[in-house]
Amino acid sequence: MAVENAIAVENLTKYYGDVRGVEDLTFAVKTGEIFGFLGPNGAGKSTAIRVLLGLLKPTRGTARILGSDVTDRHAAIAARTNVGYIPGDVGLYGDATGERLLDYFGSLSGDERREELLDRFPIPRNRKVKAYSRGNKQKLALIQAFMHDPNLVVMDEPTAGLDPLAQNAVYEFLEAEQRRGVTVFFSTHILSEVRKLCDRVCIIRDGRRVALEQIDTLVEKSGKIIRLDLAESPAPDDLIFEGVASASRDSDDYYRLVVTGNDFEGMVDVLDQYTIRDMEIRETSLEDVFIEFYAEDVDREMQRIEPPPEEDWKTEGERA
Ligand SMILES: Nc1ncnc2c1ncn2[C@@H]1O[C@H](COP(=O)(O)OP(=O)(O)OP(=O)(O)O)[C@@H](O)[C@H]1O
Repeated sequence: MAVENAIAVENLTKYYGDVRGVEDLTFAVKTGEIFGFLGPNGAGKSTAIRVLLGLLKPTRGTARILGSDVTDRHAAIAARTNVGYIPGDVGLYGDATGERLLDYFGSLSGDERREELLDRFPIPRNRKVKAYSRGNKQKLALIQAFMHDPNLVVMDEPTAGLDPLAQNAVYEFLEAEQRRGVTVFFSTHILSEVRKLCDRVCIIRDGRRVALEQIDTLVEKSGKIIRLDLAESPAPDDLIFEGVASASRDSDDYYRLVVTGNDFEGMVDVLDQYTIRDMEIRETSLEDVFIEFYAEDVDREMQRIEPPPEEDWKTEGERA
């Protein structure tokens, strides 16, 4: 019988020595979902994925795939026969041909769907993998991950390096797999594929979960963006009314309000004090939502590279 959650991660923490990979991460992927795993570079996505595959040992917390604890070697090995995996760095096994590699993986877990997948994602199967283009390596990885007909597939940036046509072929394929009941979990930086494919997403930053939502809810919650060109130059905060989540000024001097409520009377009252030269109202896009989640990280990153105050550069003697 299928488990309710194909993946269940609870308070998962993984440190590499002093370096935090993920911390206190909790989420579950329901059986049959297409689930996106997102976050800025270095957020901890690959770390979590590698723990799920039993390739890294958690420092604390638990992770289960298809009901099996990933730290229970025997159970996890048994579960792995029903799991497909595409690692983030598909670049191994350079000297073998694609065909040979598929023979090898087939001998480990089965390959009943191999020919069907080779038809769908054609690759130069008799050429050495080290001579493959990035896209062909990625297609080989896809074939390898799906050819034993797994129930769950875990993928670290599965469409990286694929051209738009091949990307679309992958999207259609994943949707068809979902209709067959396969659970799909993948990390990505490509928001259009998140919008197209995912039922839900987990967003992490600095190793911690910052959002776990249905895609539709995420967009609905985020409201509208109002861009304004005013003849006057009020401080952005002067434009805040009930329901404004943030007010800022764009590089082109337009004011940018993110509005989550529906208090348009309040908006009219505030804007009545100014001369509006131009105004644009639009629904927030998924891109806007993600930038909000990622942005704090960018701000902090910028602070980190700003030089410290001059005083800090001086030696003890110079300060005295
Ligand atoms: N083998 C390792 N040894 C030490 N630190 C590591 C190792 N692998 C990852 N890290 C650190 O763990 C943190 C999370 O990295 P991870 O690769 O999991 O992030 P990511 O979200 O997959 O990033 P990206 O989107 O850039 O692939 C980073 O600070 C990274 O430097």
